[in-house]
Amino acid sequence: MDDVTRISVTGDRPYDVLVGRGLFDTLPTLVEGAARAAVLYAAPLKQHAGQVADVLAAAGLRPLPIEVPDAEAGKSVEVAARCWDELGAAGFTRTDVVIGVGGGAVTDLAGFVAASWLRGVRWVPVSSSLLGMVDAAVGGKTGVNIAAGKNLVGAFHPPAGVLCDLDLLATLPADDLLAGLAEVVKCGFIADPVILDLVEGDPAASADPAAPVLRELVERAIRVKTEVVSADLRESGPREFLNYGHTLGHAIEKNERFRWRHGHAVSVGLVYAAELGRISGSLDAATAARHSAVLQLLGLPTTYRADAWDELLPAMRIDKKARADTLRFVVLDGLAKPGILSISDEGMLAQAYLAVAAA
Ligand SMILES: NC(=O)c1ccc[n+]([C@@H]2O[C@H](COP(=O)([O-])OP(=O)(O)OC[C@H]3O[C@@H](n4cnc5c(N)ncnc54)[C@H](O)[C@@H]3O)[C@@H](O)[C@H]2O)c1
Ligand SMILES: O=C(O)C(=O)C[C@@H](O)[C@H](O)[C@H](O)COP(=O)(O)O
Ligand SMILES: [Zn+2]
Repeated sequence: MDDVTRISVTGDRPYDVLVGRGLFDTLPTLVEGAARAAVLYAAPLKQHAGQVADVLAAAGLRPLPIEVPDAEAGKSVEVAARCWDELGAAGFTRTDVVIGVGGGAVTDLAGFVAASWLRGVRWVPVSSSLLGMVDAAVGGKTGVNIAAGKNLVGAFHPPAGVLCDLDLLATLPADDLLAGLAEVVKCGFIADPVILDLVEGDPAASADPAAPVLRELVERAIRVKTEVVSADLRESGPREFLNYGHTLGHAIEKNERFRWRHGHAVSVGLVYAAELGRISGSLDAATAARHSAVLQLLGLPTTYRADAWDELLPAMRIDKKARADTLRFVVLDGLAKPGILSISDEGMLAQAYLAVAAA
C-alpha cells in the first residue's frame, strides 16, 4: 500500500474515506465481528469482487458473492428483493456486512440492501468509478430508482468506511471517467474553485487516471462532500447544495429511462442551474458562462433535446428539494456561494431551458 489519504466524516456516525492504491487489505479491519459478507458487484467488476471475497475469506469471513445487473439496471426494487432473498437464505444476522464493489449504481444498491436488511446492517463501498469515489460512496445516501424517478426509494445509512482504490480507475471507460468529472466540477462551483482552476489548467490530465492532478481532484471533491455531510447527514440544510445541477439532471435521467449516465445528465443540469442563477439576478454572466466552458473543455454534454421541456418540467416536480407545488433549486450567488431559490414562475424555468436546448 503506498501513501494513503484518510479523510474523516464526523458527526453521530463517523467513518473514514481512504484514498490510495492497493487498499483491499484494509477491508477486514472495517468489518470486525462479522461472520458473513455479501459482496455485491456487476459483471465488469467480477475479478475485483473475487479479490475482495478472497481477502475477506483469508480474514475468516464467509463471503457471499451476489452478481447484479450492471449500472442503473441493477438499481431497482426487484434486484434489491433478490439480494434480500439471498441474505435470508444465507442466514445473515445483524453482525454480518454488505460490501458493494463497483460504481455508484452498485454501491447505492448495496447501501440500500444494508439499510433495509434487519433494519440496518454495516456496509462498505469499495468504489470503482470516479463518480463513486468523489460522491456516491461518501455520505450515506442509499437507494434505488422507480419508474416515477431517480432515487425515490432509499435511506440515509452511513457506511462503516469507504475504500477509494485509485488502481481500479485504470479499467474505467473514458466516458464514465468524464461522468465523474461532472460531479467534481460541481464541487468546484459550490465550494472549491481551485478544482475549476486545475481542470481548466490541464483538462487532459484531469481525465487521466494516472495523473497526479486527478488524485488531487478526487481528494478535493471528497473533502467538499465530507465537510457537508459531516454537518448535515439528513439534508435538512446545507446538504441540499450537493444537489446543484440535479433537479434537471434527474429529470433527464428519468426521461432517458435511466440509460444516460448520471454524470452526463448532471452536466447539462449544471448549465441549466447556472442560467437560472443568472436570469434570477443572483449570478454574474461570466461565472454562469464558465459552467458550459469548463464542462465542454472536458467533453461533457451541455445540451439536451429542445422538444423535451414538456416532459422535463413535470419530472422536475418530484425532486426531493421540492415542497408541495414549489420547486426549489440550488443556485449560486457567486462562485462557491450556493443558496436556494424557490421558483413557481414556469416562464422563468422555460426561459432558462433555452440555454441548454439543443438546436
Ligand atoms: N449516493 C450518493 O450520494 C450518490 C451520489 C452521486 C451519484 N450517485 C449515483 O451513482 C450512480 C452513478 O455512478 P457511476 O457513474 O459510477 O455509474 P455506474 O455505477 O453505472 O458505473 C458506470 C459503468 O462503469 C462500470 N465500471 C465502474 N467501475 C469500473 C471499473 N473500475 N472498471 C471498469 N468498469 C467500471 C460500471 O460497471 C458501469 O458499467 C447513479 O445511480 C447516481 O444516482 C449516488
Ligand atoms: O449526497 C448528496 O446529498 C447529493 O445530492 C449528491 C448527488 O450528487 C447525488 O447524485 C445524490 O444521489 C442525489 O440525491 P437525491 O437525494 O437528489 O436523489
Ligand atoms: Zn449526483
